[in-house]
Amino acid sequence: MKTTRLTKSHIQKIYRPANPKTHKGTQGHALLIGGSYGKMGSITLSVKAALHSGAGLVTAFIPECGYQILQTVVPEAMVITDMGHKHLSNIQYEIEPNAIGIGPGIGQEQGVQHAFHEFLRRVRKPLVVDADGLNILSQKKDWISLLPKNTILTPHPKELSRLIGEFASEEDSKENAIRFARQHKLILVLKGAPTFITDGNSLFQNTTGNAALATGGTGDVLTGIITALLAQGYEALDAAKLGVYLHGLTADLALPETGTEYFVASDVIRYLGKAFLSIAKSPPRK
Ligand SMILES: NC(=O)C1=CN([C@@H]2O[C@H](COP(=O)(O)OP(=O)(O)OC[C@H]3O[C@@H](n4cnc5c(N)ncnc54)[C@H](OP(=O)(O)O)[C@@H]3O)[C@@H](O)[C@H]2O)[C@@H](O)CC1
Ligand SMILES: Nc1ncnc2c1ncn2[C@@H]1O[C@H](COP(=O)(O)OP(=O)(O)O)[C@@H](O)[C@H]1O
Ligand SMILES: [Mg+2]
Repeated sequence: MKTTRLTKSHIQKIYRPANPKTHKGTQGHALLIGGSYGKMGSITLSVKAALHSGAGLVTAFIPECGYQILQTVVPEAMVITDMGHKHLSNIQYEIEPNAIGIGPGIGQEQGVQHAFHEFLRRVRKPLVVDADGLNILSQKKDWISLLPKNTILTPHPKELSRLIGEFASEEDSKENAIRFARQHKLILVLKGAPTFITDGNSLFQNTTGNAALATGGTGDVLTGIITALLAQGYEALDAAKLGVYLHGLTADLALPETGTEYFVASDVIRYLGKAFLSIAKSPPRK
């Protein structure tokens, strides 16, 4: 399949600057579901990234033990807690988000698997599935058919091999991932260096990013960015392309200032503003 490189001009055709008359109610409501005892950092990073990617409202759905952490670290986010103390057990909420991201830090316990299954049976919104959400799907392959059309999956190479199996070469793995996306009508973000994106009919290669991103939590940040873009109304394939490009661009912009070693996942969020500004064709309108 022909590979299209995601250049700046390709991305600039996708990016839509905010309308000056917009308000938080029209900027999209992103719901991020994740976390567990000892892994609240993952979903906290996703939530923070969604807020810094233009979502008007962001809600976190987390296990009870994360309540104070989230409300303290990210006061801009709203929080709904699960009845489960250390892990998710029953994903129920009254809000109507425009997009949902699920998976960072949730673990794969029996109770979490059950809650995830019930969630998938009901969900009808634009969706991103990452991390342990992908690992659970790898164990329960028949749940893949419950994913809404154009759901975005964001596996790293190990998560991908759990999902579609091991192959002799990266090329074979990519070909099979493309087939998987086509068969299940999903968008796959094949994270790596570089990251590829496919909807099963076309394949895109990202052109941003560097080794500074090889640090825990940068994938959790990507989930928050893409979910926020979906919540703002970007089509799934466009949200994946724009999110992956901006995510990599933060590391490219940071590199001369931070170097590789110093850079952590929070720095992706810190440089998101500069990344958005550098793809804008003109300064933000008043
Ligand atoms: N602060 C927090 O709360 C954080 C919480 N987190 C949460 O932890 C949970 C587990 O997620 P996880 O990704 O750490 O574990 P897992 O799926 O076993 O994969 C690890 C193995 O995969 C491989 N591998 C990865 N990338 C690769 C690459 N580019 N290229 C090649 N191989 C690659 C590599 O395997 P190896 O090469 O060592 O065999 C590596 O050892 C999940 O819920 C997540 O959200 C994290 O987000 C961190 C911050
Ligand atoms: N050497 C690298 N060059 C470019 N991007 C990288 C490199 N290493 C990691 N990344 C990116 O960092 C992110 C890591 O995601 P992931 O493995 O899910 O991290 P975590 O689960 O710790 O949040 C992916 O977007 C991946 O493409
Ligand atoms: Mg990850």
